[in-house]
Amino acid sequence: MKKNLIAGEWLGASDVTENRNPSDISDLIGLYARGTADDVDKAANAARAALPGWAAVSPQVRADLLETVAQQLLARAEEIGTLLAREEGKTLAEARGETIRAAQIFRFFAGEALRISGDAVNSVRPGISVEVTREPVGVVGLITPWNFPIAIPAWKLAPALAYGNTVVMKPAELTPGSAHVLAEILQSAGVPNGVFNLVMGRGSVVGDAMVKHPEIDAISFTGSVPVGRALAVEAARGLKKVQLEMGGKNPMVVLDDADLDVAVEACLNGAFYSTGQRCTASSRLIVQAGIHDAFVEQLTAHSQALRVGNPLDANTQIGPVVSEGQLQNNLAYVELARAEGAEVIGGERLNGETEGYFQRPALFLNATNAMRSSREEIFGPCASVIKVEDFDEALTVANDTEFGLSSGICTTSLRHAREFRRRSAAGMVMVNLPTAGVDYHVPFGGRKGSSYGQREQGRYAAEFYTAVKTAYEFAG
Ligand SMILES: NC(=O)C1=CN([C@@H]2O[C@H](COP(=O)(O)OP(=O)(O)OC[C@H]3O[C@@H](n4cnc5c(N)ncnc54)[C@H](OP(=O)(O)O)[C@@H]3O)[C@@H](O)[C@H]2O)C=CC1
Ligand SMILES: O=C(O)CCC(=O)C(=O)O
Repeated sequence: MKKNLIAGEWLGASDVTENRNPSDISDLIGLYARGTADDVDKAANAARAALPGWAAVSPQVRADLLETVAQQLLARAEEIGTLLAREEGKTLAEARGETIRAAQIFRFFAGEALRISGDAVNSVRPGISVEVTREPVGVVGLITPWNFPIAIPAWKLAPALAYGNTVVMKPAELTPGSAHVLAEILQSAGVPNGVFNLVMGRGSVVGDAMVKHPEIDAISFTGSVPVGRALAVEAARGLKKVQLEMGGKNPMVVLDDADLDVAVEACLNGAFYSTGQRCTASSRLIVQAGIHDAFVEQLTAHSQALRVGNPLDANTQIGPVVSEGQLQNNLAYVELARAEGAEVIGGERLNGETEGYFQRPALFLNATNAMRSSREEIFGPCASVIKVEDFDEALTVANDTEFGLSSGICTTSLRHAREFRRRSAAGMVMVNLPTAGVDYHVPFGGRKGSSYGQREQGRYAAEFYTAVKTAYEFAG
């Protein structure tokens, strides 16, 4: 059994989760401890006890730890990437890339640990100096999803540790393996006991206990909208600081003046890579009438030719859906889109060489933005194609959503690109690029129903992971 890491000790559990490969369910990756509310209690108390020491340590110590983690991730990228592809289902190339991205995030925050700074300000009163500094928030709880099982833990954990916080982390039950390796790496890199605690287990048990625990000061969550909303309400009862990254229904606008090849490639990547299991996926393709038919013809041909299969096979472009439950969800949306009047291309369940959760990429042609299949996040390899007359209509449709994470436009018009960047109601805007696939050193997050609280990643992460103190001193 792979154990939880609590107060520097590996602790087993009476119950376990079977971590199985979604492209071959006979492949049991391992048994992982299923923690309890009692484990959360021990972890939170250990994190509380470790906080003063970690907050006070030289930033060089924190920087060195994060740099060591980065180096170990890089050295083991092939092995960890293979585990990640086995447990989550993205292709080996994507999984390796995600591991390297996690390493880069640790390296970035190793640097940030040394750059924590404040302000010295003249008081409006004579003889008084004012200093504004940043301190750790305290004990932070990190609740992470299955779709980026090492990058998302990394982009929460690295800033948390860099800024002097201590951590209780709960990865998704579907993909505990990558987070467990990260815990092993932190342990071998010398993280002090209690500074980092891993409690694997069910969200409704472990996650819930974290949100309610009085010793946890802040919660950073990535996952679904219903869980995120409920969690924020509960956390508010305890006056915890909260950061939520949730869903998207991200629009990609294709204008008549777009380079057709660029547009098809951006939409193919944005909608279907990583099996569409990205909150930044391009799930609404909003296409101007003049280019619509040529675009649809090419995107249909390319998307239906994507090779779906085992992610460890170098020829595979699209891996499996993560679970039977997620696949059933996707298939139900395919049927819904058909019932709503869209022309459905692909989307059926596929048989692989092994028993798994394979699905052909789906296009919902002649869709409207009013359809439920165009409004609700599916989180699978499905994209609606919505025809519009002009730029203004495209922009209106793009912004007509309860979400606001990422958006994109394919155009060769500088004016339209600039106008879209300015008026898009999204946290991240892409021009001639897929809506998914972001840099690791700049802010990540959205608006409206997609995100809540401060931005993640880059130096903006300091806003969530630090508390500001204003100190006044009378020099006499
Ligand atoms: N924005 C994004 O990046 C993601 C969005 N999603 C969306 O969510 C849908 C469902 O995916 P799913 O993985 O079930 O998402 P969830 O929101 O259920 O899971 C995200 C994390 O929250 C945990 N969790 C679940 N319930 C609670 C709770 N009551 N209190 C505290 N933590 C909890 C989960 O634990 P556990 O899973 O271990 O029970 C997991 O670690 C997807 O179809 C997609 O639409 C999903 C993943 C990522
Ligand atoms: O698009 C990306 O690079 C990140 C996507 C992401 O964070 C998510 O899907 O949760």
